[in-house]
Amino acid sequence: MILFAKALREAMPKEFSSLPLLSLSLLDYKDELVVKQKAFAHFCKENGLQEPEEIVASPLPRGYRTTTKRRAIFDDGEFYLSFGEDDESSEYAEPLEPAEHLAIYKFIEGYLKKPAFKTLAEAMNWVIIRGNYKRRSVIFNVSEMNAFVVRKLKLMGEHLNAANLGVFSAHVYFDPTRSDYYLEAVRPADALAFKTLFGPRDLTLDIGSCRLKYPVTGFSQINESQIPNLLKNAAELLQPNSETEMLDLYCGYGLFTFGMGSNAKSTFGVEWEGPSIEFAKNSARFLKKQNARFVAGRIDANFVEKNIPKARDLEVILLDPPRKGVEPGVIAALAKRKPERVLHIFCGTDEIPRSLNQWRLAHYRVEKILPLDLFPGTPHLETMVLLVNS
Ligand SMILES: C[S@@+](CC[C@H](N)C(=O)[O-])C[C@H]1O[C@@H](n2cnc3c(N)ncnc32)[C@H](O)[C@@H]1O
Repeated sequence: MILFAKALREAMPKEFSSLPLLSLSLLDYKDELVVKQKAFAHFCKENGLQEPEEIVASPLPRGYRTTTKRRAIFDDGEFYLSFGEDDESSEYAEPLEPAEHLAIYKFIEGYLKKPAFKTLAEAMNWVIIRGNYKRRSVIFNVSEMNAFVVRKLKLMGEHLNAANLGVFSAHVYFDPTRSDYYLEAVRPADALAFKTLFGPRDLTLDIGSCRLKYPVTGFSQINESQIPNLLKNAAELLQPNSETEMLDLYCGYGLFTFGMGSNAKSTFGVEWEGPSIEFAKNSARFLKKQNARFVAGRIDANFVEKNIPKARDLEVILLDPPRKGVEPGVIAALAKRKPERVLHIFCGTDEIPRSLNQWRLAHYRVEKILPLDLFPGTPHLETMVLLVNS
């Protein structure tokens, strides 16, 4: 088995061989796509997979990220916002971020450098920006939430709200563990965990004529410019129609259900993040999609067998798990339902061979491997694999 990083390294121009893989962002996007195509074809061949389709390019190759973050560092009396513990890759990562984010970080850093904000600067863990290309939300992740910190945060919020930076809400997330997982740390008591400084608690994404809302702390795709391609290709491959029921597994706030599942006879979405599922249910009500059901749950083999209702008609399954892949036994349990078609979406390329082997053992064969460049300038690809009963 060859890892995707190794295949990429071999496909990179010689002069890049000693640089980190994030240096892909220094290439012309045309050249980056050539490197990625070559590397992915090599990866598929070496791992016994069929030849992939051409990579679907990203409409925005740089400056596309809708979620970015900075680590707050207070070092030797000096405060600054950095890309992470090692700031080395910042020159490669910065071109991937919208200029508006950089302006917001500069503004916040300017405040936190002031002596009057020192206590807040010391409590600051991460500053996170999320949203869409027009409206952004700032999340301050702090390790302390005492009266002084809250007062300064409120003041900072007022200034941010008044500044013309396209920030429409700001929130505080309390993470006393100062974890590296900037939103995903073990949460303390709920009442303390999250506080809004101003603006709404939800974010929005417009797809076609509908507006989807999702929680400010929930998962969302980071490259908004590629979402139309993601939905169009998923629809073309999976072909949900009036005779099929569609399962949308790892559904988040329902991006695929609402974005490409409306032709299905019915849809059933599962996701473990409670707030995201609540937003999905609200969208179904608001958009009057009576045939869209959503359930909160942790997807494992047992859940698939016991908690997903048996299909009464033909079934198609969309599977969009996190980078580490699905839990053991999930693929076998899904195959037992005998779906017509399965669209397994991978954001971790190295996970593809192992999962496809499991589908093969369950008598599903690969019909198409379609890579999409969801993460330009990084050593990652999103890959859609269409599987059919063999
Ligand atoms: C790659 S995201 C896809 C979300 C959604 N399809 C979208 O495009 O917005 C993976 C999602 O799986 C959820 N998740 C991770 N592990 C899970 C599990 N074992 N059971 C249910 N949901 C899970 C995460 O919270 C996240 O929302």
